Amino acid sequence: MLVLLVLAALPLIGIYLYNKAYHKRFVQFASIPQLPSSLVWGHLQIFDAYIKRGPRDRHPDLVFAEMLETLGKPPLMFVDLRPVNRPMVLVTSHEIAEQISKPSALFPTSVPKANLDYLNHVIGTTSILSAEGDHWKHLRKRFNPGFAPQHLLTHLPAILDKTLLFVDHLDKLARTNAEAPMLPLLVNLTFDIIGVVAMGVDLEAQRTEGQGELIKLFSQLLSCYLDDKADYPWWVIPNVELRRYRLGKRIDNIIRDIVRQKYQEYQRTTDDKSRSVLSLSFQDTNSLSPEVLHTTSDQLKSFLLAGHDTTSTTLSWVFYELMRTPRALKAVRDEVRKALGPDPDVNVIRSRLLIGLGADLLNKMPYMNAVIKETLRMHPPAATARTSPFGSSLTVRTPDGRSHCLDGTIIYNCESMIHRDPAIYGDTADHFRPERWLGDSHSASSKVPASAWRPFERGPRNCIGQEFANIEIRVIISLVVLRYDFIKVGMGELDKDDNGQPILDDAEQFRVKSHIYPTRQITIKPVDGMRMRVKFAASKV
Ligand code: HEM
Repeated sequence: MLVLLVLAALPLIGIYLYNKAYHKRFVQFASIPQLPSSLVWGHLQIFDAYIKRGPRDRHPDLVFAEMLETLGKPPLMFVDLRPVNRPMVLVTSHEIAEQISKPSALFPTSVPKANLDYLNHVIGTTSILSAEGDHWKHLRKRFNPGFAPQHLLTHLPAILDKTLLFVDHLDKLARTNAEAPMLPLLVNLTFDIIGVVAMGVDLEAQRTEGQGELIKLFSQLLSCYLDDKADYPWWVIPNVELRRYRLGKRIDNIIRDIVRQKYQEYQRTTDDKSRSVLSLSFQDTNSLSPEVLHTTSDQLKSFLLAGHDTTSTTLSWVFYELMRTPRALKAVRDEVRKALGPDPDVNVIRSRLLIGLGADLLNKMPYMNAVIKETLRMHPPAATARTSPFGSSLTVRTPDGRSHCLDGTIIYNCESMIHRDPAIYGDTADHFRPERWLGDSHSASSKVPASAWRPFERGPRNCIGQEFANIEIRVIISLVVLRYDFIKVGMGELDKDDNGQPILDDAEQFRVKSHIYPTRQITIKPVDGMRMRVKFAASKV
């Protein structure tokens, strides 16, 4: 009897499951533009087919861009990655991105972050990067004073000292004419700087021999996130996950030792306390309880990651774009000479910046600012992924006035596409044009809505370190731009005419033999680590 009942129920169960799957695949998000989906695979197969159309290691943003092109570039695109991941909604319109990042009655600190558990071995479980609600508010309030504009210039000596070590490395490369990827050198430089800013510790990342243990372990750990399976669940990549766990544990132990030692120093100091991330973490604590030790260690790891990763990538693209754009290189050099003097000697520039005029001098370089802004527009190294819990009824409105419910999806504000929207940036959207950011209130830049440039994201969860990054990048450019010429080798190498001269294209940039593309390494990085040759600039020789 029972067997008969079960047999009778089977078709009903089958019909129920089919209807459920059909609804999820073809009905639930049908209002959002998307490529054809399949009942079994959703968009997994078609996504894979698009990946295969180009270099497999190109960043998913490039693959999404090609998919969007097929759909006629709508402001939203639905990509159903179930069962491998949650379904995703890609946002390419700045107006919709703004609806996600701004506070609302439904989400007072903006739409919650997507799950970052896969990064727990790097940033810990209580990180400011992944925290939500009151825990996040408490952390942000605690660290904000460390990033107040008046305070940031106190870091100038540390930035300058560490940049001089970087210059030593570049001098060696220039003397030997060796090629090297710039990114690892810039990673070491920015890691050294954030070590001082966050913890008041010299991490010795730039030592050629006997590099600091922490950066060695950090690099090894980050290299466990290099492929497209970076955020798969642990049971899909158990060996990688075990390696991440072991390295993460060793890093955590070192950081905890630093926290213990610094806590003792902190208690002994009676005068003005520093505003490093570490000192701010100790404020109002009576003892170094296991909980304080745990959260402090997590925040330090988070700042070490966020404070070096995107800044170094941005600098590598600045070197590249300046190399390709002779008018921009000339304008930046003229500006630096005017503000800091014609001597490319780094010690002279250092003294000029240190004699109390740092802020003034840096602010006198609007073209350099425009170069940085344009580099971040063309090559945004990060983005934000959010998620709206099931049943929360998060609805966004598209420019055509239609509403879409995004519950249960990962919402990805895709800066690389928002920043190249021709509706905002016109027919030069794909060209490097720092000039677009210069000029008075009637100029083109004033017509770009603030929300259409968002490399640091916007709203309450925007980047706490953005002003610091800006100062750091400006100082580093000031120290190296007169001294060296950077020459790309391999991908992105300049094309030459019969006389061996580079050729200008219509956008007034030098033509390249092949384009260098970005890849995914937690954030977005140039695929070859920005391989370059460094030469002393003519003015230096
Ligand atoms: C060019 C350099 C940088 C870029 C493009 C950048 C970009 C971003 C972006 C897009 C976010 C939002 C991430 C998300 O929503 O998941 C973010 C958050 C954050 N960034 Fe940056 N960042 C840069 C430099 C820095 C630096 C130098 C620091 C530290 C000194 C820093 C610390 C942080 C922190 C702690 C957060 C989390 C803020 C919060 O949720 O309250 N960043 N950054």
